[in-house]
Amino acid sequence: MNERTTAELENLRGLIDGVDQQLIHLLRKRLDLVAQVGAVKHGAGLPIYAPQREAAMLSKRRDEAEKMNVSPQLIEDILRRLMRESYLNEKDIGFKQVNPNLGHVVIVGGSGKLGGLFSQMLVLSGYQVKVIDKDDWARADEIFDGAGLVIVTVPIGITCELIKDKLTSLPANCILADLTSIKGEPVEAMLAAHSGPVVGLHPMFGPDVGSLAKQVVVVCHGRDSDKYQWLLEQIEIWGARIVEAEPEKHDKAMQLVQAMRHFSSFVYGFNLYKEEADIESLLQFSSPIYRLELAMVGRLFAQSPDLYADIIFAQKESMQAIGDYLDNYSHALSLLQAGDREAFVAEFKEVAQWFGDFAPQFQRESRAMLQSVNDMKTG
Ligand SMILES: C=C(O[C@@H]1C=C(C(=O)O)C=C[C@H]1O)C(=O)O
Repeated sequence: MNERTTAELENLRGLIDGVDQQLIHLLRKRLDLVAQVGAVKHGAGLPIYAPQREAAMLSKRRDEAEKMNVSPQLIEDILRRLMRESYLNEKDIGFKQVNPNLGHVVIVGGSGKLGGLFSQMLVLSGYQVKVIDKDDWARADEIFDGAGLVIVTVPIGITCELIKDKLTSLPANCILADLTSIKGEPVEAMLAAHSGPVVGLHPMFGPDVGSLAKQVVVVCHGRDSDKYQWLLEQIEIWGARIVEAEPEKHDKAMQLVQAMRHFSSFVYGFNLYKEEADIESLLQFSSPIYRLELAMVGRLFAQSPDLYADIIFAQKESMQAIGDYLDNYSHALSLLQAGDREAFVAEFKEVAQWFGDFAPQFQRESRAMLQSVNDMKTG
C-alpha cells in the first residue's frame, strides 16, 4: 500500500469508527426507551413481547430502508436482534402477578435447571417459591402445607413413581403440574394421585434460553382447567405461546422431535469418535452448514448424558421410530452400493414433493442461520 492509500483508508476508517460510536449511543438510547416501555407494560400487566407492534414496525422500517437504498433484510436482522435484547430487559423489572391470592408454589426438583428457570420466573412474578429436593422429604408436610401450586420437574424415569408415592395428600385445591417431556403417563399419574386441578406442561426449550419470549409451552389438560387458567396466562405474560395438545398426540410427536432427533445426533457424534475424526481440521474445511451441523451435534456432548438418556429412553415406542430410521438408512445405502443413481434421484424428488412448500421455507430459514454461523467466524 502506498502512503496515499494508507492515509485515505485511515481517514475513512476513522469516520466509520465515529458512526459505530454513534450507533452505541443510539443503542443506549433505544435500550432506555425500551426499559420505559417495560415499566409501563409492567404497571398495566402486559407482556413485553408484542408481535403485532413488531410486525408493523418491521414492515415500516423495511419500506423506509428500501427508499434509502439500504437492504430491508439488513434493517430487519438488526431490529430482530435488538428486540431480542428488549425481552431480556423484562427480567430486570419482573412480571405481572396474575394470581396474587395463590398460596406458595412448591417446585419438586427445583434445583434442576428447568426447575430453577421456572422458580426464577415465578419469583420475578411475585410468587413465593419453595423447593423440595431429594434430601427434603422429611420436611414434606411442612413444605406442602398451604401450597397453591406444585410443579414436578424431576427426571422422567422417576416422575410417575414420585407422583404416586409422594404427592397423594396435597391440599385439595392445590394445582398439580409437571414439566416432563412426555405427557401421557405423568398426567395419568397426577390425576390418580390428586383429586384437585391437574395440568401437564412441556416447555419446548432448554433452561439456557435468555427469555421465554416466542418460546412454546405445550399444555395437556388434566382436570379443572378453570382453576389453572391463570397459570397459562402467567406463562403467556412471560412471552411464551401456549399450544394445547392431547397427551397421546404430543407423545407421538416427541418420538420424532426428541427421541429420534437426539438419538441420531448421538450416533453422529459416536460415529465421529469411532472414525477418530479430527474436529480441528474438519472445522478448517467446514462449510457453514457443516459447522451448524457440528454445533448441533457437539452441543449435545456438552450436556448431561442422563438428560438425553432420559429423553431417548422415555417411551418404548421411540424404538420403533428409530428402528424405521435404520431401515430407511439401509435402503438408501443399498441404492448407493448398487450404484443406482437414478433411483436415488427419483426418491429424492418424491421426498421433495412430500415436503412441498416447507422445503423452500426451510431453505429461507436456514439461509439466515447459515449467514449468522458465518458471521461468528473470527479467524
Ligand atoms: C418495546 C416494546 O416491547 C417489545 C420490544 C420491541 C422493540 O424492541 O422494539 C417491540 C415490541 C415488543 O415485542 C414495545 O412494545 O414497543
